[in-house]
Amino acid sequence: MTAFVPASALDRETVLVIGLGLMGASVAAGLKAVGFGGRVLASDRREADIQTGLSMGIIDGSGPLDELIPQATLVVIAVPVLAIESVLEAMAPLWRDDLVVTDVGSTKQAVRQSVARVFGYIPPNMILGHPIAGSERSGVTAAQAGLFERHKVIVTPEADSCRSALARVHALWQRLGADVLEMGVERHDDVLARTSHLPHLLAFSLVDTLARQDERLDIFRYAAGGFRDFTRIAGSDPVMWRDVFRANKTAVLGALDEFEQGVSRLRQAIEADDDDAMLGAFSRASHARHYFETLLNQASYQSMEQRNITYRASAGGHVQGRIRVPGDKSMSHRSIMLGALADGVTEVDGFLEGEDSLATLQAFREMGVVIEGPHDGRVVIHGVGMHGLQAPAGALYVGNSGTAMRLFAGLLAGQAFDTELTGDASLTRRPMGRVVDPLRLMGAHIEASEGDRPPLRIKGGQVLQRLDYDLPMASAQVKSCILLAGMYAEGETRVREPAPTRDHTERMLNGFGYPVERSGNEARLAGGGRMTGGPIDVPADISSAAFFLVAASITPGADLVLEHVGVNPTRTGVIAILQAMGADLRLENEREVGGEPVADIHVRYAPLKGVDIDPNQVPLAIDEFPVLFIAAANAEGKTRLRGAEELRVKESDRIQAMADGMAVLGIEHTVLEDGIDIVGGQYGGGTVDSLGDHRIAMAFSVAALCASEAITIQDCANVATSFPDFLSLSASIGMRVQAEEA
Ligand SMILES: O=C(O)C1=C[C@@H](OP(=O)(O)O)[C@@H](O)[C@H](O)C1
Ligand SMILES: C=C(OP(=O)(O)O)C(=O)O
Repeated sequence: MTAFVPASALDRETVLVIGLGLMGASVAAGLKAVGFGGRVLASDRREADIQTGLSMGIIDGSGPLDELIPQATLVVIAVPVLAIESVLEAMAPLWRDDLVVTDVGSTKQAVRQSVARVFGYIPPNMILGHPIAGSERSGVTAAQAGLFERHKVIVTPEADSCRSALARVHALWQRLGADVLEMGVERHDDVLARTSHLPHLLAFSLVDTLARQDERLDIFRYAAGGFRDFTRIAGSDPVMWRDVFRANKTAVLGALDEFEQGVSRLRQAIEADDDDAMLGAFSRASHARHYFETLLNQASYQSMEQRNITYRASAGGHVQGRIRVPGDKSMSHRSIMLGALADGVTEVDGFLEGEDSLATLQAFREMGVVIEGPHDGRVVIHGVGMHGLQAPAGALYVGNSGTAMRLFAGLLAGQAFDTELTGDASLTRRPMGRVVDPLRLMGAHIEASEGDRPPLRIKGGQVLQRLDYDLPMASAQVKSCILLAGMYAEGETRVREPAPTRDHTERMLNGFGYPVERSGNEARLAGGGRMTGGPIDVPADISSAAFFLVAASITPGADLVLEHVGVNPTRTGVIAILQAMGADLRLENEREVGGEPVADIHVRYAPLKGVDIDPNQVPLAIDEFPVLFIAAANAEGKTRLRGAEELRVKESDRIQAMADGMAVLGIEHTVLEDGIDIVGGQYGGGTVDSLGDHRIAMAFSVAALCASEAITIQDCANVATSFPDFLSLSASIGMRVQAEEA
């Protein structure tokens, strides 16, 4: 842990900036702009720059180093990397233990070597650093007071660095508005070689190459935005960059080798008119660039860094209008998986652009599948056939998605290459024995963590055998996992389920020409078949619609139409349960789209009554229970749920998570191992925890419609896994839920 330094302690420092170029002058200007109470001194070998700094009012004094250092408490060395050693030599006789010294050099191993050469070791009060901020302009007059604001500063402390010196360096950068992070010097140089030094090298090289050509004036005259965007950094300080490339030679040459290979692959693709190779590289790059953008904007998609979002749901509100909720999550996952393994092109409409299904899409890109989009729910998958996937470079990260991990396990068990499946903290707690056990029976080699939890390491090149299997629990994920592995197994695989579960895998396989037979509770398929891609229309997700079905059912005066909702009979438990409670739900405009039944659902307010939920409906409404509990809390009398122990192994223990929140609101209930009793009535507000579970977060948002006080719901970032537009759609029908980021 870095020692804590209160912001005001910085005001007691006398900061000495050595080198009044862009970086040093921006530190000085920034300190002045934020009202720093201490003194800012500067030294520079160009006296004119010192005079400019004084006249700009960004420094308070200057003089020879041997006069300045005894006055200083915090020194920022801001000279080019290769000049740092001579500055350190000049400082060495004046070095004190209570001085804190840092630098801003863009490479760190070379600076550490300089320090070691001068002192024979790394003094614990020397904390190397590098602000990832800059400008193509240079010199004191280019100083920008806000240069470091919202930028990252990397500090690279040693194991024996002085903790309070480190804390004072953190305090300096934080005061200038930067985010400070720590890493080792080697890692720093490697990361920077790829993300900063290589792009600068390419920009210098491109402009230099073009500028040498005779018709250069014309070329520059016609140069469009692409040239301008790509080459802006070629205007940077040549001396500084010469030093950077000298100092970080090895890492830069490594990055350049990788780049040359990439360019030569593209060259070959262009020469050979290889559209797939070009589209593959461009779509991967375009996707990665958008991903980078979301990181820059601190959006959460796949950032692996959990954002802290709180919902504030005001009490009351209306439910009126006509809306279409986003695409079905289960079908979106499967459309990518089957489309990737099919021959030919699969065009998907209505794809859910939520984090779970985007993680699946990204995983296939990492296995070499060219996927265009998503753009407004449209995705085009260039299938590679049953054996066309390629080994990914690293672990496949599937975020929060149980469906992805379990279906992938089946599909990857039959591949020729090894893979590793990882996920976020919630997924890492979920049981995988339910898929690992049957896959091992088929001959798969899978290692899991203790208690059969993720990550899963799957060995490729195994010969899989057919399986005849009675599912121990009603789970479409396990059924689908076995069927997907069965496509790679010898012989006919049969799976029997204890109760019907969603059958999207079976329907979509049949739709792609891979025969799956069904009789009674058994699904069967023979290994070794093939699929042909085709169009897929993903209807709106009934699991997302469920929040509004309940919202309208409990809000007096509500009248709402949910358009184009998937009403596959293995998914409509929520409709049956709400109707049994007395809800006014009507299916309109019923039709079949791409092998799946679809309807508009018209729902109006109607008083609800408590019921004993039919156990047969449980697997058919498995994801809808959190919001059905809210329906029960608004119904007259008691609602009893049994046989729902599966709810305890979802993104959270959904029985307990809902019970804890309902206790806060004052909703009477009794928790059982496999269910819950809920007594409807008036309830209040308060702060509840969604435990990072999207469906808990959305269920309590709906609860606020009938609460007497506002409900604050913590940890809601994961709503983006299944329902990215939840807040705007809720607002459009009159609900009053707002997000706040901590
Ligand atoms: O197959 C699927 O797409 C899903 C199956 C269900 O899980 P189980 O199979 O674990 O019941 C469901 O909860 C999940 O959201 C999606
Ligand atoms: C349980 C769910 O999803 P998964 O199992 O895919 O994480 C869900 O969306 O409610």
